[in-house]
Amino acid sequence: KMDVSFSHMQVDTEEFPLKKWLKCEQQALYNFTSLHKQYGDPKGIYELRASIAQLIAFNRGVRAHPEQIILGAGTQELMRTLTRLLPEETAYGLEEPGYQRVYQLLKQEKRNVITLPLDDKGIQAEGLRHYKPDVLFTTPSHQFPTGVIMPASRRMQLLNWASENPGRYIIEDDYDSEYKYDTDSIPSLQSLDRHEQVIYMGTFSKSLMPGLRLSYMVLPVQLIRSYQKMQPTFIQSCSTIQQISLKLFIDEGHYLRHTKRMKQVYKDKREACVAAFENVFGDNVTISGAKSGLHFVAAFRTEKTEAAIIAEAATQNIEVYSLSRFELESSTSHKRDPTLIIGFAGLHSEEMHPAVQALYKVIYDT
Ligand SMILES: Cc1ncc(COP(=O)(O)O)c(CN[C@H](CF)CCC(=O)O)c1O
Repeated sequence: KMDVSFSHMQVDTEEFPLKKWLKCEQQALYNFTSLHKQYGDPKGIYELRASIAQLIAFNRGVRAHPEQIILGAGTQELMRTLTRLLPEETAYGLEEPGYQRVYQLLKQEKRNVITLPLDDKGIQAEGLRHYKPDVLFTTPSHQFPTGVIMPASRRMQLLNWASENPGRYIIEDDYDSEYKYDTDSIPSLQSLDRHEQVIYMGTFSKSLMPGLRLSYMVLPVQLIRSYQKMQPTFIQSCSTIQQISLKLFIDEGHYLRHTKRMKQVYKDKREACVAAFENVFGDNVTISGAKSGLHFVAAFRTEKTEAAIIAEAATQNIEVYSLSRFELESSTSHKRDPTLIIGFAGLHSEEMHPAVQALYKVIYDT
């Protein structure tokens, strides 16, 4: 039986420059023991924050002083910190379908959560006026999970909405922004923001490896002030060794060389995967959200339900997730074709066809 994974969570680690990372890690371990023997700044090591500030200014036009950057071992960790900087009664608006791990985290923190409908440009602006969230969590670069890229016009509408009330914020989760195909990259919301109301969230999980647990956020000045008042109650969740390793890896140019190479690797994988689906499924599949990121969405013309497909796939050792996994409060599986999230980063090009064929057999019982 094939052990096949279409998981959107994985990256291609075979291309990761392990020797270069190890060299950085050895330097981090031996040459910075003074930093390892203490807890240090809860925001994370200043030198790394300075390197990240330069990197996101260059890559995404994000304007940030190192003192506005906070490291965290994952996006949930950063969201937990953020909920402590905002009033308890804050109403958080999330995309529907959307990032269920943030939804679950906000629920666990007993926060008000409102789910907002999407259209083909991302979050609907009129939804903001109707549902009235205070803080909007959005993934404009590659909407998670549908893959919609938010056009500049919609970005401006969101910024206008925020600017109507100083208590409003937009959390721009830019998790998948490194990889764009056949479309030029649209400037980050944070780079267009003129009122310090965008909280920019980034991660090295997709550009490097999720196992490193290295993520960060850029806070507007007034939230950094709130953070500083509460500073003694925070502690950094990323290891100092990993932080220094990352700093050296960025400063020595390995990061940019790696992401440049991975853009080509993932572009080829995406093309091979889309071609395999079109070849095997023909008109029975509709693909969307493939213009950026490490996954796309595939809707299938079949009588089978999503649940049945996922269950059957599991018996064939095929790991794949369905759209309903990301439907936070309203299920639409009864009024749409069964839809799967297809991650291609972990598949070898020569594996694509057989893997897609195995999925075909699951869906059409041949
Ligand atoms: C929308 C979105 N924002 C950020 C991350 C990065 O999170 P972190 O590694 O903790 O920095 C992901 C990563 N996505 C998860 C792992 F791939 C998906 C989980 C699932 O589907 O349960 C994501 O989807």
